[in-house]
Amino acid sequence: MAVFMWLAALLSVTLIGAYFKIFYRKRRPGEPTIADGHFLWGNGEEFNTHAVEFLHKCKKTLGNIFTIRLLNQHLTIVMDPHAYESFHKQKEFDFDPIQKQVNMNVFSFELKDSQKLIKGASKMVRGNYMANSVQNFVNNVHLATEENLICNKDEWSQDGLRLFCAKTMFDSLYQTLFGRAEVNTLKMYHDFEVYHKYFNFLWLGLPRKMFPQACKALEGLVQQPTPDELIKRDDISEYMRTAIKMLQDLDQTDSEIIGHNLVYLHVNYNTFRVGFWVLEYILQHPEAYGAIMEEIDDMVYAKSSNNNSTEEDVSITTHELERLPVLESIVQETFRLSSGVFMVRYVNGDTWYTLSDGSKHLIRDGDRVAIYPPALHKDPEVFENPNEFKYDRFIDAKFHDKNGAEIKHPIIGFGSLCPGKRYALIQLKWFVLYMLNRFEFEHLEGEKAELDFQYHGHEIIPPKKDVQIRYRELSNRRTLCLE
Ligand code: HEM
Repeated sequence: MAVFMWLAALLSVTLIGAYFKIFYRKRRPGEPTIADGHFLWGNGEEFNTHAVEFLHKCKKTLGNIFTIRLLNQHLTIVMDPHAYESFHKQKEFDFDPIQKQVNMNVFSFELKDSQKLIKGASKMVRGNYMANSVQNFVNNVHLATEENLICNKDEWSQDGLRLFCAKTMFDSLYQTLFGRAEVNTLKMYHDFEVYHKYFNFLWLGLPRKMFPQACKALEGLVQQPTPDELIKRDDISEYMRTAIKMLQDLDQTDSEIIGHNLVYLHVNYNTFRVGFWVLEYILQHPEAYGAIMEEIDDMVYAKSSNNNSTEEDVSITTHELERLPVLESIVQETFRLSSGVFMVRYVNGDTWYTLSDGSKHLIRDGDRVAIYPPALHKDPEVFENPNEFKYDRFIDAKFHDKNGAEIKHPIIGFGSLCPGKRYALIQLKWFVLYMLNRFEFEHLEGEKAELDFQYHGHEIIPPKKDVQIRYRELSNRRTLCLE
C-alpha cells in the first residue's frame, strides 16, 4: 500500500512538472496578455468552434494584441486594423519556417533554396508572362465550357454550382497550369476536396497515416506526368516551367518536384474556391445580379460599333476588366466573407513590436505571431452589418476605425506576400464575366450555400455542401474577348 501511494505521489509530481514545462508560462514584462483558457489545451476548442467570435471577444477585454495558446504553442494575435504594413516589414517575423512546415507536413518535400525559387517563379506571374498565361486561361475557360457543359438556349440544365465551377474553372486553371492534356480534372478536383479536409491537421504535424482517406486522395494527386515530360509541353505555364527547371538544377528528386507542383495546384484551387462564392453570392442576391448584368451590358453597348448585330465580338482590355466597379466590389465583398486565411509568422528573436497607437509589445523568440484577416473583415466597428453580403459595399468606399482613422488595407485575403494576387484576380473576374455574359443562372427552390467554418485557416472557406442550380445559354449575346 505504501509503495502504491509513493508511486501515485511520484506520478502526480511528474505530471505537474510536465504541465509547467510544456503548457504553462509566466508572462514577462512587456509581453501581451495571455488569454484565459483550459489548463491543458489552452484556447484550441473556442478557436475551433468559431475563431472570429472568440477573437472579437478577446479583443474586447484584452485590446489590440494578446496571446492565445493552442495546446503547447503560443500564438500572439494582432487585431490592430492598421498593422498590415508594420507586420509585413518587421524583419524578425519570418514566413519561411511556416511555408517549410506546410511543404513538409502537407506535401512531403523540402525546398533546397526556397527564397530563390519563390523570387524566380514569381517573376513569371507578372508582365508579358502573366499576359500569356491569362490568354491561355481565357482560351481554356471557353474550351471547358464547350466540352463540359450543356450549352442550350431553349432548355435549362441542372447541376451543383460547385460541380459547375469544377467542370469549368478548376478544369481551366488546371489545364493552364500544366498545359492541355487528356486528363480527368474532375477526379483531381475530388481528390483535392478530400485532401483539403485534412489540411489543418496535416499542417499542424499530425501523421498522415492517421487519415487513410487523405492518403488515398494523395495517391491520386501524385499521378502526374514526370517533370521532364511536363516541361516539354509548349503551353505549360511559365511559372511552372521555371520552378521545375530550378528544382532540377538544385538536384531535387522527381517526387519532391511533384509535391511542389501540388502547391501550385493548391494556390490555383483557391482561385476556384473563390470563383464559386462570387457566383453563389450573385445568385443569392438579385440586386447584385441585376447590377452586375447592367454593368456588363453597358460595357458591351459602349464598346460595340453596331448595336444591332450580335455577330460582332467585343474586346476588352485587362485594365478595363480590373476596373469594373460593381465586379470589383462583389469580388472584395466575397473575399471579406469567405476568406479564412491566417497571416502567420515565426518569431526569430525577442522583438519589440509597435502598434499604430505607438504602444510597444515584446513578442517572444520562437513563438508565432499572426494577423487573422477574417476577424478584421468582420469587425463591426469597421463594417456595418458585417455578416451581410452587400454587393456595393466597396464602390467608392473608404473604411475607418472607431476613431475615424482610415484603414488602408481593409481586405487582406492574399496576406502580404502572395505573388499571384493580380493574376488570380484577373482570372477570377474573367471567369465571372464570361459565365454571366453567356448563361442565365438560378438556384433551385430553397438552395443556399453556407460557409463551413470548421475550415478556418484555409485561404478560402468552402461551403458546407454544394447547392443545386439551373442554367441555360442566353440569346443575343455578343462573344467577349480579352485583349
Ligand atoms: C484566390 C487565389 C489565391 C489566394 C486566396 C492566395 C492567398 C495566399 C496567401 C494568404 C498567402 C500567404 C501570404 C502571407 O502570409 O503573407 C499566399 C502565398 C503565396 N501565394 Fe497565393 N493565393 C492565391 C493565388 C495564388 C496564385 C495563382 C499563385 C501563383 C503564382 C500564388 C502563389 C503564392 C506563393 C508562391 C506564395 C508564397 C509566398 C512566399 O513564400 O513568400 N498564389 N497566397
